[in-house]
Amino acid sequence: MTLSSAPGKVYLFGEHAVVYGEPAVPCAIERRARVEVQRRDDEKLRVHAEDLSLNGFTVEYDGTPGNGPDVDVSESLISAAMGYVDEAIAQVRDVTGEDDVGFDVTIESDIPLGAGLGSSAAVVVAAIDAAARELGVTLEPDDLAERAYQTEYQVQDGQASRADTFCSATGGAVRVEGDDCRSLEAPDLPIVIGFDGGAGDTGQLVAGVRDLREEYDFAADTVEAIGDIVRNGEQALADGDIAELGRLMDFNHGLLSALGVSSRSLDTMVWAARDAGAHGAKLTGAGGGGCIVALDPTPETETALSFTPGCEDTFRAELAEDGVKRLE
Ligand SMILES: Nc1ncnc2c1ncn2[C@@H]1O[C@H](COP(=O)(O)OP(=O)(O)O)[C@@H](O)[C@H]1O
Ligand SMILES: C[C@@](O)(CCOP(=O)(O)O)CC(=O)O
Ligand SMILES: [Mg+2]
Repeated sequence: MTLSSAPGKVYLFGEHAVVYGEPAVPCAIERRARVEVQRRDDEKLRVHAEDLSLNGFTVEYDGTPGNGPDVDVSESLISAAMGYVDEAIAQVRDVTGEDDVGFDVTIESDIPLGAGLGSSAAVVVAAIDAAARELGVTLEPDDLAERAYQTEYQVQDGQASRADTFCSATGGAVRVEGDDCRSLEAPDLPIVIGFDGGAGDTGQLVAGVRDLREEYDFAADTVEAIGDIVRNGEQALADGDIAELGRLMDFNHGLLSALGVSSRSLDTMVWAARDAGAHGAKLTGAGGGGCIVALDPTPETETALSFTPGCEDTFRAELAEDGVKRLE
């Protein structure tokens, strides 16, 4: 049995634009996915994921004692739920050359699904690391990040950046521009998260921005302007200038909103944080629903968010210095 964990992340700046070659700065946070892997003696994959739920299935049951229910779940629902794990295992089969190996996989996670905190990247990084080690192969951090990126790229139909997976594999604050991925020095940031209890569909949201960018030059300019914000943000991060980081995050949120990836509840939480005196606030990740990230060293933002209708949960997030952790 082999166990690895990997952290989720928030984007300080640059989600969506990073898909088109602009830089982005995500930052790993101490909320982790843990994946336990056990080699099987057949070729099957058995996945136990406590936090994953399926919306809609058919059960056939005739009531005869001893005749259990026959549950029928559509292929598309299963592949939407299992796509990341399936592809992560395909990457491990490829890198180890063990094409026919099977695994029992158990996933446990503190990261809400589809909420912009990078649950997919954390699950994929931890799964690849644990499954490869289960076969006696310890991947170097860069190889692990690359395999995890390939997984997201496949599952998201060729629309993925290296930002989430590199950040989850290496930890800390990182800068990603195309295939140039590096770690950044970051001050201790007073990160507050607000979660609306919902989720967004990463693939659909990315496709929406792609279409806008193709249709309107000003949408393409908006994506480039996000790149400019990121470059300014890097400087503010290097200077430890939290007030400037906040201003730039506010600006970044406005441009993401213009690109159609915010939502009423995300905007409401962003404004609640700003009204409470946060240095700045923005949605994080793909958007559509899920989480915002704000910077506030005082308890005010958390208090305000806890009273904001539509905000289901709010918590502080510590920067995760470590990326993947090899636990057993
Ligand atoms: N705890 C988990 N167990 C199993 N699969 C998970 C888990 N967390 C995330 N996933 C996978 O990741 C998908 C969500 O990823 P995504 O839409 O990119 O959102 P995000 O990365 O922002 O959380 C889920 O549909 C599921 O396939
Ligand atoms: C929208 C995007 O920039 C980030 C998606 O982040 P998340 O999966 O919502 O945590 C897509 C990507 O970079 O692959
Ligand atoms: Mg994701």
